[in-house]
Amino acid sequence: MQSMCKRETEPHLVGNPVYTWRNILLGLSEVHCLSRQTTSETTGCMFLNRILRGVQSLIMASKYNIVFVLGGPGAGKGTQCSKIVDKFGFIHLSAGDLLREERAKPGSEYGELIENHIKNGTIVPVEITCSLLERAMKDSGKMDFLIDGFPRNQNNLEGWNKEMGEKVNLKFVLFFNCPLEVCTQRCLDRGAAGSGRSDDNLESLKKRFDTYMNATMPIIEHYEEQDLVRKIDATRSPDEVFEDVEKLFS
Ligand SMILES: Nc1ncnc2c1ncn2[C@@H]1O[C@H](COP(=O)(O)OP(=O)(O)OP(=O)(O)O)[C@@H](O)[C@H]1O
Ligand SMILES: Nc1ccn([C@H]2C[C@H](O)[C@@H](COP(=O)(O)O)O2)c(=O)n1
Repeated sequence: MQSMCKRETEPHLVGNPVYTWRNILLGLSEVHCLSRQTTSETTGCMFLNRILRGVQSLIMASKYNIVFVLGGPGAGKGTQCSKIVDKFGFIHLSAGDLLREERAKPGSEYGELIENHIKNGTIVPVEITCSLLERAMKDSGKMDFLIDGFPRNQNNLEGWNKEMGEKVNLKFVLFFNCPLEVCTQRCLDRGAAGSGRSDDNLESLKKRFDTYMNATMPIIEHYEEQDLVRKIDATRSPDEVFEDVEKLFS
């Protein structure tokens, strides 16, 4: 029964896979010893509970931690994500950027389809976007991600839940709330400053806003019902917005 004295209980190690496995093995050996030395059901249950807690902690430690980042076109999602990356070390994955990269690959079988969706402000089928996101997550070798501009519609949500639901721990949804007029002006300014984006023009923006209101807002409402949405007033300056954002990560 010496192993009981050696049990590690440091809170900062909870979630660390090595620590968790060690406690599971210690718990198992204790149960094994107990079954030979005592018939006390209460003590046996106590150790089984510890093992279960260890298993739960191991499962959580092996999942990706993600924050979905949503808001209208030009609300400032990318701008705030780079500040979060600098201060809190998350990996920023923008669904739009990944799709633009895929579109630019010579010979990509999805290039044309992606371009049509981007120009029309409609949403690329989830199988493509989800596989780009999962690949980027795996390739990074990291566990904490900001997933920017996703899920944007019901198809995104369902496809993600099916493919990734069990592999991630969704911490919350960061929602940048910004009126359409402010968003429009920011995107037009971004276009005028040479973003090179084929959708920073009034015609595409109208379609993007339609998609945002009709397809993305219901997704935000879906997460609101689960109390997962953290709403930020995105109309202020980037630094002022970040003052609110950083409180959520501290
Ligand atoms: N708080 C802010 N105040 C003024 N301008 C901002 C603010 N945040 C971002 N911008 C500017 O607005 C433009 C859009 O910002 P950003 O690219 O971060 O938005 P986004 O939500 O990621 O857009 P999209 O969804 O279209 O990719 C950029 O030119 C950026 O510099
Ligand atoms: N989940 C997503 C995200 C983006 N797209 C396409 C369609 C968008 O208009 C475009 C630009 O995205 P942004 O950079 O503004 O986030 O990319 C998509 O189809 N699905």
